[in-house]
Amino acid sequence: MGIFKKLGWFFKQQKKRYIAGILFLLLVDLAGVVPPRVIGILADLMNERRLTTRLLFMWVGLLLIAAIFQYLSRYGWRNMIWGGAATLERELRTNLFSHFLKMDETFFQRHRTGDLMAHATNDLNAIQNVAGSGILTFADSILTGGTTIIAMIVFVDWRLTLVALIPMPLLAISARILGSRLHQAYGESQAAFSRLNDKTQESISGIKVIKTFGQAKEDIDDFEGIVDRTIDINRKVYRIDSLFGPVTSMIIGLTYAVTIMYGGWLVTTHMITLGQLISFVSYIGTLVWPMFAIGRLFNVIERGNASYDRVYQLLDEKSLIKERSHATEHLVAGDISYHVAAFTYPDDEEVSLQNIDFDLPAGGTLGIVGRVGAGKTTIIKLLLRQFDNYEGEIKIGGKNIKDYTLEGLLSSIGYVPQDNFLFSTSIRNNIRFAAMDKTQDEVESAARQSAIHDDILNFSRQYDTLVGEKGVSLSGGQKQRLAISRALITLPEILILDDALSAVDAKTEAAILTSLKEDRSRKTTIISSHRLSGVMNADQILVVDDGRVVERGTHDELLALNGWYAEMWRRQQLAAQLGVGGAEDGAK
Ligand SMILES: Nc1ncnc2c1ncn2[C@@H]1O[C@H](COP(=O)(O)OP(=O)(O)OP(=O)(O)O)[C@@H](O)[C@H]1O
Repeated sequence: MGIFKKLGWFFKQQKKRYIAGILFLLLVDLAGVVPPRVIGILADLMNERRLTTRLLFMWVGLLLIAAIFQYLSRYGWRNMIWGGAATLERELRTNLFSHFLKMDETFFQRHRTGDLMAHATNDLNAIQNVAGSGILTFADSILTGGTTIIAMIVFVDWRLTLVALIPMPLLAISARILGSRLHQAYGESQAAFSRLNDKTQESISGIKVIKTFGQAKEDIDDFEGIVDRTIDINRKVYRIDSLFGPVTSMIIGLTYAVTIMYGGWLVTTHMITLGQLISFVSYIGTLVWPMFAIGRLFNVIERGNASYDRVYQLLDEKSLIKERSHATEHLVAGDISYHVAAFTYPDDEEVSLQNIDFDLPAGGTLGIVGRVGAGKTTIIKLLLRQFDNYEGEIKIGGKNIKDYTLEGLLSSIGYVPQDNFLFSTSIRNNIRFAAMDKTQDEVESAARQSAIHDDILNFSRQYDTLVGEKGVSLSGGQKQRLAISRALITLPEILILDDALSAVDAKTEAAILTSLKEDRSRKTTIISSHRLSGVMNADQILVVDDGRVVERGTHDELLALNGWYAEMWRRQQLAAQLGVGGAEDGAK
């Protein structure tokens, strides 16, 4: 029953709704004791040959009224209790989803996507079941059980009631034993479902790679193995679950047997009438539901409890990024002062960044270059506050970035990552993803700046063209340019292109960079790139190696330095002249 306590905050919040629901349930149950009694009375009247047409109509009329009353009250409780469950589901789903959005990168490294999906679907359903069928079963088994037992005592005989109830504790005991076994099996089933989810997601995402490498059969075998194991575990759940029915039926059968024997004796000794025995047997029929319900209740509660603990374990996880209480919302200017003495990734031992220092005035452009794994993206991640655990200070607009709200900081930065993601919606909505109120003119202007407008006009539905699984397939370069327009449309104070032009040809890259220079003259830009032509016009270029700045200066200064940059520039120029697309490889 711990889950009811855990959900106490919700029941308190929805007190009126649940009280009304339970009152309606009570009305249903009160109306429910009428038919068995009426049938008993009619049986006695028939037995004694006293049944007149008037009496028949009167009793049948009462049956009809009881039925209408039950119908209306049922409508009432369903509305109240299921409505409450839906509210809980909505609240938990929203909490969980906004929690996911707040969490940092390490959270998503710790939890697999399949697990998170299982929590957001199965676990929330199991908790919602507690607030719906759990509460219903709990209240109804007490109310139906209580009203029926009272009716048995008042309308029939207290001794017969007592005897008929003897097998009841057996039910509670069996429900308890089966319930705890089910709890354990259900935990295993959840874990198996998560593994299946992970595997499905991985196989679908990697389907092209799987096919290209001819690994389809191996993947299907692997998938089938996981499906078989999941089915085995679920069979175990169903085996235990399906024991509830037969056990309950056996106990009910026992109750009938005891009733007929002892009740028959009471009738023959004239302690009760035949009609009363008929009513009694009918009341036992009414008790069947609460008996089953208790079995089901344990089931729902065990599942809900396990799911609640799992979901709250997730919700209790704190993001490494903490907002300060006095954090300001708005960023006024895009000048950056970046001084990081050292940064190590959480759970990592090696220092990833050391002594990274630069000052970039608003309107300036910074280029970051270096070999693969040098630390370019890591420098950017700290600027985006994906990690806070570094030694040093990063300021934007003269203020420590930790003194802005995350939302305030990030909404002023347009970030285009290496691997961008497009949503399954129209090109227009993908571009104005962060600002749905932008007009068609603004969308087009962003698309022109990133040199994708003409490509879009070539699609049959132009800006209405769908992208993603159900839409057109875009080339890598088109995807990158679309992602750049998405960042540009918000007119960010700071634009960060993290190797975001790698799939775009040199000529288009030059066109984009020129238009950025013209249109964003007073705004700050950071470009990380393998292709040095992408940063050659920057006001300042950092060459990073092994997490440190090894060279710095303008393009001309770096060429004069004759170090890594100059060597790489010569190689990339040569490759370009030879028409080899190996510029990127050269940098590696
Ligand atoms: N989440 C992480 N946890 C631990 N180490 C990480 C994490 N992300 C990156 N690293 C490590 O930090 C170092 C720098 O990586 P980073 O992605 O910043 O390099 P990069 O210069 O951007 O490389 P690329 O050109 O391939 O994008 C690498 O050694 C990488 O393995």
